[in-house]
Amino acid sequence: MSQLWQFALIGLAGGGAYALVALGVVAVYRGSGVLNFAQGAIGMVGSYVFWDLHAGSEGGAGLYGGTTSSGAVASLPVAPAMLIGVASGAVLGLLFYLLVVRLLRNVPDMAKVVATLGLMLLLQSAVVKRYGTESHLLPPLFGRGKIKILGGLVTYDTLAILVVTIGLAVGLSLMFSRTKLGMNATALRENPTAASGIGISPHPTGLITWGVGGAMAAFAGILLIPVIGLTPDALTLLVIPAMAAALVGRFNAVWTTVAIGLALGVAESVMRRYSINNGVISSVPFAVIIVTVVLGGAAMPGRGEALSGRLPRAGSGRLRPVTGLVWVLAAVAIPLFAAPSWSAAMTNSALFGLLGLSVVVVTGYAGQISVACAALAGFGSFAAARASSDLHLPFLVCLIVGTAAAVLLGVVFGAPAVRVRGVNLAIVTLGLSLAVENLVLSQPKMTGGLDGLHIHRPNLFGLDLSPSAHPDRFAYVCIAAFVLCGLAVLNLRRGEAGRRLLAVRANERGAAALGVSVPGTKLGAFAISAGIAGLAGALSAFQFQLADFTDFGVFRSISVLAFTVVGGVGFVAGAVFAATTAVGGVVATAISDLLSVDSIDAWLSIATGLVVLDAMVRSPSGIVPAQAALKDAVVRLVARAARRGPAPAAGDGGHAGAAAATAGGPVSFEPSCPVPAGETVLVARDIRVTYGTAVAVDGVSFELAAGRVVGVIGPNGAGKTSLIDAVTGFTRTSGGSVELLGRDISALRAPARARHGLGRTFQNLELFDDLSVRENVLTGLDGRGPLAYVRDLFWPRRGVLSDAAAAAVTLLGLDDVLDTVVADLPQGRRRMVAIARLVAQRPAAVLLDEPAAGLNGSERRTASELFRLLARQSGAAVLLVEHNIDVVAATCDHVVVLDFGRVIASGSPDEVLCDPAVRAAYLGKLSGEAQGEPAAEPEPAAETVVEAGGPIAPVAG
Ligand SMILES: Nc1ncnc2c1ncn2[C@@H]1O[C@H](COP(=O)(O)OP(=O)(O)OP(=O)(O)O)[C@@H](O)[C@H]1O
Repeated sequence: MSQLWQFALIGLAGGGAYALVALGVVAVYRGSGVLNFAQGAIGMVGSYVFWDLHAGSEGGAGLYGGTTSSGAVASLPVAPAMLIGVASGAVLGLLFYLLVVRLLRNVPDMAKVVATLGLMLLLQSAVVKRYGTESHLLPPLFGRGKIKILGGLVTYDTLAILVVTIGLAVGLSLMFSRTKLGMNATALRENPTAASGIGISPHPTGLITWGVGGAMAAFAGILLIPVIGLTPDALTLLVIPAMAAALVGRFNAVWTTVAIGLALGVAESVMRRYSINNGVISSVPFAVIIVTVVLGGAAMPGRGEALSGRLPRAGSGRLRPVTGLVWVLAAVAIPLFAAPSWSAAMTNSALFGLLGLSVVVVTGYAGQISVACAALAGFGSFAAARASSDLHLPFLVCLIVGTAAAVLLGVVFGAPAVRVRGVNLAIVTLGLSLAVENLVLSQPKMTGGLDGLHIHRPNLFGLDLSPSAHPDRFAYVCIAAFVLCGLAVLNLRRGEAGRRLLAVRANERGAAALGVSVPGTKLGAFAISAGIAGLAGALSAFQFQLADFTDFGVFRSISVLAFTVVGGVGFVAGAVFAATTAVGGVVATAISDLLSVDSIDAWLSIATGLVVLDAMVRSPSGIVPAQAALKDAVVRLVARAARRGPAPAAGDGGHAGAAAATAGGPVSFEPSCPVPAGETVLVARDIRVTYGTAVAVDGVSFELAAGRVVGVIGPNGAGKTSLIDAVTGFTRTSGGSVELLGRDISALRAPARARHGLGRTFQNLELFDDLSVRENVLTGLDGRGPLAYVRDLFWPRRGVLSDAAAAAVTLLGLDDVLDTVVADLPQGRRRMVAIARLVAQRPAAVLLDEPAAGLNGSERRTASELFRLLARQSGAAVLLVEHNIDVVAATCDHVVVLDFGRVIASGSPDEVLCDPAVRAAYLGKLSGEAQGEPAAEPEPAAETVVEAGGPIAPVAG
């Protein structure tokens, strides 16, 4: 027991350092909204500065490099060296804020993450270049003294770490809760627009927290040197346990973060006491991350929750044959005509490009920031190597085994990871990378120990492909794999699965409302991405006769992600760009040949970091889309000059289509409800929704019949949206049931309810902004089966608008903007897109949440007519939540009035709107508005007023 206690106390040193780095992560996140993956790397630089000043000069000219009068090399004492080391961490943090983060305010979250990953790469490779990778150990910094706690001994160094950690935790808590600076930071995080509106500048807090964060990281790193030694990798990767601790504290709770950091250190030390395998011990942070994600992640973001922020652009998936041909010819010609070293360069580039393609699928198309591609490739490589070495399986079969193994690993770890999104996923995959490395790739038992795994010479149909004997042939195999996978990824984008991926990436709630399984879609992306990475790994297993698994570390994953994002992560061309930049790839070989130097890989890594930072500041969506945008702008300019007149803005014109069609045009909605008009389609009984102790919906029941429109009205906060959310499965109910076409669907999740025929729109539309109108509507029509992820790779189902969808598009006046990206449309037309997407789904019951909000008078009349047509012609049962009384009166057969979550009246529009209780609860407010109080919504064309005791009458505006 006493030994266990002693190990626990020893663990406090490492735990304190984790807590310190994690506190820095929390401070920076709370102060600037950026998750700093370079926190460990900044600490590492501060530690090397300290070491160099204090001890490094022993071996020659260090940073200090002083000599005594006798000629012996002198070094700075601990205190001043530590001060300078900590200050250098602070300066690095400040510089990074001023030069990069400050300029990244309006870029996609992904660009911010990639920028900090770029900094991590830059610092790590610069330190490796300057100091090498060997480990340095120092004696305790604060002497060898110890104090006794409950019979166990604690070193002065450990004590110093604990005192500093607790002191800084107190300081940070006070700063964020008591100072103006801290309150400003909270205001900026919770509502940046409002905070900027009242003149709060983000820069003082950002600058201070980045400076403090850098200092804390450096301090942690320095204090850890006597405990774990000084190496570039170990200190840089301190960020993983730190992220685990900060994740549990939701990047906010200072004391939870400290407690988890300490607990991680103690747990690792106690596990050492029991001689548990080192790989298992270093995977503890990953286990913490996974458990946190499983327990704390939500399968779907809540209402109004920021989704993914702005996203990098995604390509259309169309192949430009001439460009493609030029690239392929160049790739084929190089091994044929250039020196043999170029065959190896092409192999390296093709394998790196394959990893880039895997990033395009998971990050570019599905919007999930993943830094696990190299780990997945490593696992594929391991499986293929064992298949060759142990089972003597043929080359092609080994490739299949490697690919399948990576898919399996991707799916197993993707399953919990689908519950998180955006930057949190970067943490999960970072942890996964380290776990695969520790548990598999660096375990001698797995990788054959000193003997290694002997790989058989690859051959295909009797043709020797061995890279040592025929480097050109092996290069061709890798190039062919890259080209085929590139074509498959393009196919995927153009097909049903691609639309599904982009829909989920753009708006998870919108996708779920169309019946798309959000976790299933992310898992599909993980599986495809893992398969491509696994193929790259399996191919690389055959590069050498003895399998080598040293090249699948987390820094490789980061380089791949960084360069693919720099190229354009939503484009296959982004992966082509990444391919050229591989270590030992074509650019590196070209420069080496040109400068006649052996290897420029170290410099290339440093350049990688710099290029990434520069690219994130200048073109966060990537070089390829930036060039395409430039080209489009030039083409538009030339076209405009040729026409000598202004080009019509996207979305103008054509809007009369809806009005014309509703005025008796030739098109109509197709029947979508399987039961005859008047029969019950949906029954909601005793629906109850609570948020904590607040009751938003309190036992509401209603029925919807085919072909009829039921209106739900009520003042703001009455519970209307909560009711729709509850019926459609978007919020958890605390009571009640929902029946659709006679089937109880209460236990089903939102996408399953949608697939059973329950359609809805949202107040804020939840459109897929970076898809075109056509693609938005097609997503409503597409199948939902998992087969699409395989079929579309080879044979993309591009999709055509069904007759019903085409009719809806015409009816809603969207024909002229079918291929316009939805983000470029004005609000009124965006509302029409939401309705077209819904109609394309052919639902039996439709729940419309304030569909006329933001429309002008004539648009509202058109919308009102549309809702009636929708009910009459498609036969759907419609529920309409609406604030605008004119729309309700003109559209609804029956009206239900809610107040404080309860039904206070129901009946025909005339009955309900004259009901005194309704007037008191809701309409009285309109009357008040008419008398001078501010109205919730301005009425440009006609106002609805309620006169005491009289009927409702629209008056001219
Ligand atoms: N996620 C949530 N957490 C806590 N309270 C919530 C949440 N969502 C809604 N509420 C509360 O529940 C009540 C009902 O809100 P709801 O948005 O459903 O009303 P509403 O009638 O749709 O309002 P509006 O007309 O303004 O859209 C309100 O008091 C609201 O503040």
